[in-house]
Amino acid sequence: MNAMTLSKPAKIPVTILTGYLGAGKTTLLNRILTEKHNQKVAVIVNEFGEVGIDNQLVVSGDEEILEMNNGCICCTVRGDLIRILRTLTFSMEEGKVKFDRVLIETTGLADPAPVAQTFFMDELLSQKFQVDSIITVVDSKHVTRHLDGNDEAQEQIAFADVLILNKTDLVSEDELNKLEKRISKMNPAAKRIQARNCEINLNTILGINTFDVTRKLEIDPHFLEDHHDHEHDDRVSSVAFIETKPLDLIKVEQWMSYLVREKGEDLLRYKGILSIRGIDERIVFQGLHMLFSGHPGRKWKENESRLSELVFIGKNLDKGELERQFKDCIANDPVATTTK
Ligand SMILES: Nc1nc2c(ncn2[C@@H]2O[C@H](COP(=O)(O)OP(=O)(O)OP(=O)(O)O)[C@@H](O)[C@H]2O)c(=O)[nH]1
Repeated sequence: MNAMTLSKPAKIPVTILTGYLGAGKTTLLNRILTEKHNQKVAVIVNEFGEVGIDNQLVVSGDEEILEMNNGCICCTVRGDLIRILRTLTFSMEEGKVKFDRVLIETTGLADPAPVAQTFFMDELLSQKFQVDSIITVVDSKHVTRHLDGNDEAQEQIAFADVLILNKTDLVSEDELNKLEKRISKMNPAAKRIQARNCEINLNTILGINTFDVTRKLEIDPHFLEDHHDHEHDDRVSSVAFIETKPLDLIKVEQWMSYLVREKGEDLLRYKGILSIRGIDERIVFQGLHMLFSGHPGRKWKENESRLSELVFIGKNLDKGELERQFKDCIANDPVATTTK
């Protein structure tokens, strides 16, 4: 891809990256972090789940990557967000860190409005930062199912400045046209971009300064009031497991096939990094609804403890049952796991 140059405004631009579970936010984030654009990005990642998997899937460079895992950014951890941003500001002023732009990846269940609101309500932050745009990644395959009866997915689309209709490879042209129509009715002002694996020209999403408070107030007249009545669908929960003993690949595959077949509808998102007996690479495991994939990632490092970490986000999750099934995947013969 071509290198691009972006002019440097006085306030630090903030991009808020939203999109329902599994839509492709981390894919886009990695693109932003790997493509040359002469800007140093401070990234704040918020995950819904007790174990942070995303930070392990984000490409590492010399960027500041700050995690917020103890709740959803739009509810319980807004205080943390303010603290992180203030600390970043002070560190920058003391010359300890340097960054030109902030990017916040919210959880798939976050309402972006209160996140954007933070930059108007907090005096220091409003002096230092300016919301550049809210980018919402849309999973073209699953969004229809998420939109029906799901407030978060609707709010993310309604509040966006840019909508990336991602995963175009998984839908027909006809389905995509229908989706474009439905989404443009929900948010006619947003720019829409179709993409596969979030392959887009970054100039179309960064430094565009499209965030407009007046328009946000039209969508949500209470946008600038200091309260937040966002309620998450309380049928949706997350469970996370960590296991130090290596797992058996065949058992994991059998378990996943069973889950996809029997629980796929309710499994909104599941992902993890697995330690598999006899395999020297970390197995990166990703799924949403009936789609799941597992592939070898980087090799385990010599001094790294080999762990399997797995997060499920879904409706009606039975933690006890999932835990039993997970434990059943532990390899019988741990001796065969030692590295060569
Ligand atoms: N087929 C297809 N898969 C995609 C595309 N974009 C992303 N994916 C896959 O979709 C899965 C989810 O992508 P992520 O980028 O992790 O999505 P996310 O929105 O960050 O997910 P959460 O943080 O869990 O909400 C991964 O397995 C990606 O490889 C696409 O355009 N087409």
